[in-house]
Amino acid sequence: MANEDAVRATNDDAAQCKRFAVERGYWEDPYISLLTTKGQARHAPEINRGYYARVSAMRTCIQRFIKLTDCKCQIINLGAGFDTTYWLLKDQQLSPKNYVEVDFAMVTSRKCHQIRRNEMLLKSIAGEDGEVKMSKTEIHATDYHLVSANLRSLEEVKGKLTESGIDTALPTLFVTECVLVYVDTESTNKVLKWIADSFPVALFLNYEQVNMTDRFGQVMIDNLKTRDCVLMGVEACTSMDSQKHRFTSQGWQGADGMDMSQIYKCLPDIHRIEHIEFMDEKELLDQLLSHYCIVWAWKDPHDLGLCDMTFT
Ligand SMILES: C[S@@+](CC[C@H](N)C(=O)[O-])C[C@H]1O[C@@H](n2cnc3c(N)ncnc32)[C@H](O)[C@@H]1O
Repeated sequence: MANEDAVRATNDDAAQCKRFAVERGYWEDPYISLLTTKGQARHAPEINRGYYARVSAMRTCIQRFIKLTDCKCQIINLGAGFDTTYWLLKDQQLSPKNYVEVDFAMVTSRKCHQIRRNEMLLKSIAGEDGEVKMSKTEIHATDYHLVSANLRSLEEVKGKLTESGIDTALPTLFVTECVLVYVDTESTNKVLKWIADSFPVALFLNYEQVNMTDRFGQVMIDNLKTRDCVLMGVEACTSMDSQKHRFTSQGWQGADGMDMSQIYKCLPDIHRIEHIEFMDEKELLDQLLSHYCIVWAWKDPHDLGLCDMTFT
């Protein structure tokens, strides 16, 4: 139980870091401050730049998928935490037909609470027909569903996705951002295999740790352990090969990826964000970026181009 509490708390860390970087001007997100309270901590420039790279690269991939499918698609974010992508896509008129967010009930209940009390968040969800069904931990609206499930139980996940009106015939994007590393490999494999077996056209975007067998990786594992947070899925984060293999071994057509130090160099807005704050620890940023990656895996029988990813 202590581990689950600690895993859930990683959402607060991520949301606070994102809010801080947004307030410093790294990227725009009018919604993150509606879902979090203002934290006390100041974050170092390398952390802010790392989060900028993470958010910017993930946004690029998600928007690309939606454009490739002409919005005739659905998005399922597993371990979504306080992610704000649904609202940002609405503002850009890039909404998929259906958007589902899954997390532990203790996280979804807090998100439900914030959505309920914020007109700006609620308005987008309600849409034109205004129909929104809300319980303490879940929301079901026309094109938005926030549901509670433990990713370690495939049956629970399947049930909640069915309740959310998922259509397996639609091109589907699955997103996991810093999530699978907290889930044991066996449970993750079951989820990945079920998706590969059930969704004929699918893209999976996974942002998380890589190159975790060196000293830096060990320090990260030890630090988290002191906070009772065990990285149960770290085995797949050994290398880029192990990250890709976990998809291809579970029936995906192909998988590719880049570590964040490669992706960082391709991002279009780097010149601007490097002028926001002075940073003298350049090696620290390089080290940090080389321990995270984005891996994408696809099932693309009609050659939509799901395998080609560019970050520029
Ligand atoms: C580091 S946070 C990332 C949140 C969000 N994806 C982001 O990047 O801002 C990890 C999230 O995964 C969720 N999570 C981890 N293990 C999970 C599980 N077994 N079932 C459901 N959610 C899980 C946590 O509750 C948390 O919200």
